Amino acid sequence: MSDSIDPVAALGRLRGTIDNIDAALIFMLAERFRATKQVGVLKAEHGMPPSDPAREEHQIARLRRLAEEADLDPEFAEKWFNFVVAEVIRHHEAAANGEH
Ligand SMILES: O=C(O)C(=O)C[C@]1(C(=O)O)C=C[C@@H](O)C=C1
Repeated sequence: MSDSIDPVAALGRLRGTIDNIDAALIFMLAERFRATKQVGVLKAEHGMPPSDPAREEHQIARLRRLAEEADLDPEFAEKWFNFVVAEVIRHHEAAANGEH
């Protein structure tokens, strides 16, 4: 019966799950940036442009498909991707300017 649920305990359990997911996201983002920083150095060393719009278009289409499958708003998935890639491109530009 729902009356027998301790709402404070239920909230605590859900927050534990949220904290674990947030921690995993931070570790995954750190790994992604570790990889993209290497991409930035490679691009800078070989005179390649920081951004690759065709690659981004492909990534966005893929992420939108995955988001739909996962019942996540594809608009949100695209916004998240663009937010992360803007930071990646900032890092790439810094690497190209010898700031790494
Ligand atoms: O794949 C690349 O060329 C990258 O620089 C990585 C990345 C990304 O973060 O996924 C970032 C910028 C590019 O415009 C495309 C993709």
